[in-house]
Amino acid sequence: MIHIPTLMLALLSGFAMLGVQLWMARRSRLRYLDLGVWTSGSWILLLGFTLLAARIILPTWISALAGNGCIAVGLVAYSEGIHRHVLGRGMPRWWIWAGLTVAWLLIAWMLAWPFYLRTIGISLLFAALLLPGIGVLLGPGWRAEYSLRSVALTLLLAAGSLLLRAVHAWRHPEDYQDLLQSSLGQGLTFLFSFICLIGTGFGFVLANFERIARRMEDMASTDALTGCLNRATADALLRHALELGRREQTPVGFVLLDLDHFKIINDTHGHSAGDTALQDFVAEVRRRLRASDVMGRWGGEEFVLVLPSTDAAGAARLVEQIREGVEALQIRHACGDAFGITVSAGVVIAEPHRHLSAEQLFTLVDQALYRAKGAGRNRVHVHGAAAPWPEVTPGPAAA
Ligand SMILES: Nc1nc2c(ncn2[C@@H]2O[C@H](COP(=O)(O)OP(=O)(O)OP(=O)(O)O)[C@@H](O)[C@H]2O)c(=O)[nH]1
Repeated sequence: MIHIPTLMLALLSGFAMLGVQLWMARRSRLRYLDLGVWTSGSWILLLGFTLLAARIILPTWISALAGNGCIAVGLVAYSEGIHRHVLGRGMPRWWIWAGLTVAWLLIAWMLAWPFYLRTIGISLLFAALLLPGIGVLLGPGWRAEYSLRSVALTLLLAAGSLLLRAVHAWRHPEDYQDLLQSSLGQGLTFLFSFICLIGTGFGFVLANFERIARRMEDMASTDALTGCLNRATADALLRHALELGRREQTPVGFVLLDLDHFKIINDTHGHSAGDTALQDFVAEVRRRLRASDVMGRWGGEEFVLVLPSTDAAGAARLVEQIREGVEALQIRHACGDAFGITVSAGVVIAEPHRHLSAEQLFTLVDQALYRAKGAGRNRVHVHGAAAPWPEVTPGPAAA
């Protein structure tokens, strides 16, 4: 036999602990975490359970109406928190208000029912209120943070045990004469469904921390303006590609791209137009690369490409296409007219038998770029080629 008042006390402490942890997490440096709605939901659930337990001193109808009403709000808040976290936007407002109004009306209507029927109705209602959150977690949420999968599973368990409670109440009405009646079936289904809800809270906090960890990883390896890998990461990947090329006896292409007269672009159109030009340039280059190619920002308006399994002809063809694509770009900026840009490129191929180190490649690619710039810019120079390849007629000067 389970003593229900003791059980309620345990649940109240569980929700209180969850609420305090969420509140502390939000007060620390993690203020920007997406935990606000979830935290409010936990406090409202705590209030709901307290009101249900308060039937010892309150008239039963007030305790049932206010307690179940609060629990309904708390469950909707959980679904809202999941929507905001996974989809970046909440549920439609009218959806929330319509759902809550229907829920409150049903709760009020059910007050007149015998307790076992009310248990069935309210359990089904609470399970239904969990569905929007479960739907999102099993859909787009499944591909987001791993910890969200545990939230999906515990929410499913919560909904499942609420359904079990409804079935049990239907089959054993004698166990459901009052909420505080001590009976094994009622105690277990109540305990399990609401312990699952507490579990989802901890899973949701973990999912938020997982998101922060991913963001920090991204910030440590990428350039914030263009989304390219930063220099340190591109450098490490170049060294890795060289090792792999040596092992598999395949050539690795290394390219240094430098936007022409970028200072003039900044001076003429403004720094923020220059930023837009860098972003458009990166998008243009990226759409021509293979999934195995690497693009990194070397610094300022200089970018590198690491092209595994690429010989001189292949690299030259790709970089020439990039040069043409960049020349055709029209950079549109909010505060001014569209303008064009051009790029010069140095290319060097690390043939496996030449055993070139990364440092030697840097020197050679720098020299190749220097020759492309010296020959008039807006052109590609492949190291080792007799003449800049292919000879191109420079387009109009950028700026
Ligand atoms: N808008 C913007 N400008 C940048 C950024 N990083 C570097 N720059 C600018 O890029 C310019 C690079 O100028 P230079 O090194 O003289 O080269 P350049 O004008 O492109 O001349 P060449 O390379 O010889 O064709 C400088 O004015 C930098 O301020 C950035 O993130 N945003």
